[in-house]
Amino acid sequence: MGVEVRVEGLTKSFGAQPVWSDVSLTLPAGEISVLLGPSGTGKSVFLKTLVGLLRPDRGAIRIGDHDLTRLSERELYEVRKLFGVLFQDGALFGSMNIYDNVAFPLREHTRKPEREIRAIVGAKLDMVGLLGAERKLPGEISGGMRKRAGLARALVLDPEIVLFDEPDSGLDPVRTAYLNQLIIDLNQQIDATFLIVTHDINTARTVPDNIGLIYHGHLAMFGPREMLLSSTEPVVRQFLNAQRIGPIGMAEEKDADELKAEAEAGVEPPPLPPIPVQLQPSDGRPRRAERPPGRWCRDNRVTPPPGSFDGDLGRVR
Ligand SMILES: Nc1ncnc2c1ncn2[C@@H]1O[C@H](COP(=O)(O)OP(=O)(O)OP(=O)(O)O)[C@@H](O)[C@H]1O
Repeated sequence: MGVEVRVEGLTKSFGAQPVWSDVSLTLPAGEISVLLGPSGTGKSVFLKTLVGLLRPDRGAIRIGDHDLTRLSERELYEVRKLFGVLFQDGALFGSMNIYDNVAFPLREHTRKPEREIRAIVGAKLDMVGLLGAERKLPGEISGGMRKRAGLARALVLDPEIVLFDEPDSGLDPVRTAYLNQLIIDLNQQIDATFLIVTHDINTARTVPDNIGLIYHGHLAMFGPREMLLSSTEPVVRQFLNAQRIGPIGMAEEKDADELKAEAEAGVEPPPLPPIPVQLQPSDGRPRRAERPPGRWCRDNRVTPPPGSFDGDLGRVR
């Protein structure tokens, strides 16, 4: 069962260059959250800060009784075992075959006998659909398979929290759909707390329980998927609907003249598209964190865009 991660007032800069400041959010235990934001807004820096690879300037990261920002290197080493991280390119060792790559954390962090390691590696490779590829080198398999191998490796220590850094980067839409289904199925099976950094709007709209958006050095919004997908807040609306109309420009923020010109031309953002049904586990058994479609909107008296939750939009089988 996953653990809750509470981020409070987190601030990070590199020298004089601020990345983001005063970020506060809670990743609910066992739920899937997605973090979005324009390129260069510091999403990867956020993941690295969460796992203790980068130290924040200020703020707290609370897991149970620990504040990760206050731990010594030795204590951090222990707490890091709570995390499994899928890095962008899978971060596999090129000279090791898939089996040894996946076994690596077990050999490094545990004293398990090789027989037990074999059973665990086999189970994780099975989970990600890579049984049979054990003897291949990373260079001999496709990008999608490398991601799945990286995912198997992220899972071998049975993490309570799994961080995914752009799991869909470089994958075609079909592979992305399969990977998204795998993420949902894994969350159902291992019940860990997931945080996914992605640029893929379809992933953000259909996979998570919660969505966060970093923009212009701060967290613009974080909350349940239905809250953000029904939001008319200009930055959230523009980003989640991949539109040009709104405050976000090509480089970053549009300047006042550009926004004035848009307003004077009477350019209105198009209506919000329907909220799709959330992707379901492929065996039909619900995830623990799953909520019925439309629940958040009903509880909060928000009228979702017309056509929301109709049909089977979120399902990939
Ligand atoms: N170790 C570092 N030292 C100095 N600057 C860094 C370091 N790591 C990241 N940065 C800077 O921090 C900013 C945020 O980078 P980051 O990679 O987190 O953005 P991102 O939102 O993940 O971008 P993308 O969506 O393009 O992957 C960038 O300006 C980057 O150059």
